[in-house]
Amino acid sequence: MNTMLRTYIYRSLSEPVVQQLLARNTDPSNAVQQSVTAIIAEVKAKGDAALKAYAQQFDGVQLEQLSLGAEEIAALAASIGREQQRALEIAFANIHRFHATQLRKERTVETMPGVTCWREPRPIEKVGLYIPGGSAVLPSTLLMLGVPARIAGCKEIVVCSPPQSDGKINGYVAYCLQLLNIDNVYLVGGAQAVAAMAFGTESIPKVDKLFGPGNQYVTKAKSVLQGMTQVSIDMPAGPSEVLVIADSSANPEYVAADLLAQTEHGPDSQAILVSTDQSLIDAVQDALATQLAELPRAAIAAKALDNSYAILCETTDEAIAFSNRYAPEHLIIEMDEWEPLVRKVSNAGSVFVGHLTPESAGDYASGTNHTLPTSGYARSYSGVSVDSFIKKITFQHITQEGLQNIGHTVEVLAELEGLHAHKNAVSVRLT
Ligand SMILES: NC(=O)c1ccc[n+]([C@@H]2O[C@H](COP(=O)([O-])OP(=O)(O)OC[C@H]3O[C@@H](n4cnc5c(N)ncnc54)[C@H](O)[C@@H]3O)[C@@H](O)[C@H]2O)c1
Ligand SMILES: N[C@H](CO)Cc1c[nH]c[nH+]1
Ligand SMILES: [Zn+2]
Repeated sequence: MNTMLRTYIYRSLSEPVVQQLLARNTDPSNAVQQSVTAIIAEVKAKGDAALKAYAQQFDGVQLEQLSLGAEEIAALAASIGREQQRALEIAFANIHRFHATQLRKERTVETMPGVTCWREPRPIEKVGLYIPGGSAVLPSTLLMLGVPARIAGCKEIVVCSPPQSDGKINGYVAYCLQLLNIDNVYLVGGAQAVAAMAFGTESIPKVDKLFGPGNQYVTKAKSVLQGMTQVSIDMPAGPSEVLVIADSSANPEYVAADLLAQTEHGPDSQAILVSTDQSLIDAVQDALATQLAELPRAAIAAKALDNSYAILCETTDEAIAFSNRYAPEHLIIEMDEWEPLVRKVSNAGSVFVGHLTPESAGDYASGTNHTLPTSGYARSYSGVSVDSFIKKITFQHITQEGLQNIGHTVEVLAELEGLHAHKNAVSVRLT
């Protein structure tokens, strides 16, 4: 079992090698794309029947029904322990506390006397939340998506998650459904779940926007469906990744634990260590071997370590420059002097600073969202927030004085574009 990180020296890297190090989950043989395209076509043509067939094929369960009733959800939720209920409640409260501040009223602006413009938020009415449940069921993801959807005021919230081997959802997911007051839940996973919510089927409602992380099939399906239907997506949120910047002040045990936390998500996860200290890299390698041996998901994490690597830099400026090019889903800065580096972060999904800030805290309970852009999309996308569930509509009002002030400018601009009907819509009001 591999426990070693391949190590590169930053200054010796050629640009083509850097490009290789930056790439992840690229689907070079197009296998994921082909499989997803076929699944989408099947769901579009056959609806629920296709979903039941895929549940049999991929999840190994024969389903009579794709949904669960309120009583079944309540019974599953009641089956979990009090300690677990309490932990989910604390996570819910912290996520709610952090996200509630994101609903801010904007100022109305008078751009010229008598010309007033403003924006008002409106919730996206129908949203579809995908909750991963392949190699691990992630009730925390339901909180990460459901809380901002509720704060935004979305009217219809549809949840899909792969059926477990007993043909149900797990009790922790059921408890989160209750915390969120959601009962629209379907036992469907993978690309087929995303397709079902994009098209609608006999049982599953069609939604306006798709949310949620997932494996490469789920992530590819979201981007394909965004192109072929009117549905939009939160972002590409695929296999988890972390980049740790650590100097000689870092504790190698902590660094190794943080790297392994993301590698245990799946064999296609990636963990990168960027350090200015070769002896720290060596100590992390030792700690990885010891800690990995203790993990129940060691086989998965070891495969992910094969995709992972370490980079030795001469300065922290080099370290942050590489991180900004990589644009990690999670960046952890394990340094005493982390503050000056914060200003220099330009691309990352979510950042964790200091020696006592494990990324797992953000995965579960500190309050920030864990649904984050992967594969370099942190260069242009933000993680999920209340804004993801909202459209912001602009409004304006022009008075008689305002029309006198702005009218001529609009007439001139319409004329220079040769659009005389546009000009006339102002002229008829000015005369
Ligand atoms: N970026 C983020 O914000 C974030 C957050 C949480 C989790 N994640 C990632 O989500 C992923 C969860 O993956 P998972 O697999 O455990 O669960 P999943 O729910 O995403 O996928 C499981 C489903 O994939 C489908 N599938 C499996 N093999 C297939 C195949 N060969 N062809 C077509 N479809 C197939 C099946 O329908 C199955 O139900 C992990 O990669 C994890 O790192 C990302
Ligand atoms: N690290 C994941 C995002 O990449 C989120 C998660 C859920 N549960 C544990 N971790
Ligand atoms: Zn995680």
